[in-house]
Amino acid sequence: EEDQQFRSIFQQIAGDEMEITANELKNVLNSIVSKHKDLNSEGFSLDSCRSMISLMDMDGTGRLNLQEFRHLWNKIKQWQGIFQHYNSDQAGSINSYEMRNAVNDAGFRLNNQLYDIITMRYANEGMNIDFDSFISCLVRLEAMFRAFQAFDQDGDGTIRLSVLEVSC
Ligand SMILES: O=C(O)/C(S)=C/c1c[nH]c2cc(Br)ccc12
Repeated sequence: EEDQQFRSIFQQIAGDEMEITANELKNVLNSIVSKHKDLNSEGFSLDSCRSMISLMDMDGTGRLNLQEFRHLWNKIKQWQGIFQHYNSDQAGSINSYEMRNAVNDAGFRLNNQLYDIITMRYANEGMNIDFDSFISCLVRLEAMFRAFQAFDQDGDGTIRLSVLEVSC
């Protein structure tokens, strides 16, 4: 039953071509976020949505089919739960200290320097991280770690990259 519901939601977003473009993803994510008064967001950018698609796009179409969209949806739902855990005061954003714990809860183990870098990259003037920035950060972390693992064949935690292999 729940799957039918999900399939029909996907159908509404994707339309006849049964694939979701970055623009369609941006519109649906922003319509959901705008309904969540407990989530601060300036809205997902098209660039962030392109990153989400490239993270999930297994068949290289540049669009999301049903199972790719379901995988992304479940990720965002999981990450949203983590964000809400730290957004206890319902302020809609989390501070840099909470960001460190939230990134940890999402399964990423970073060093202090990296935590500082991602805080500077994603925090707003008040040094707080909005929901869309939080999701965008985790999408990029997931993509980076997945790319690293793809190169680290022997699993020794080090890789060699030629200039051509350094993807943007
Ligand atoms: O508040 C909730 O219980 C859920 S399940 C929220 C969400 C579940 N998926 C989401 C995606 C975006 Br974008 C924003 C909020 C959610």
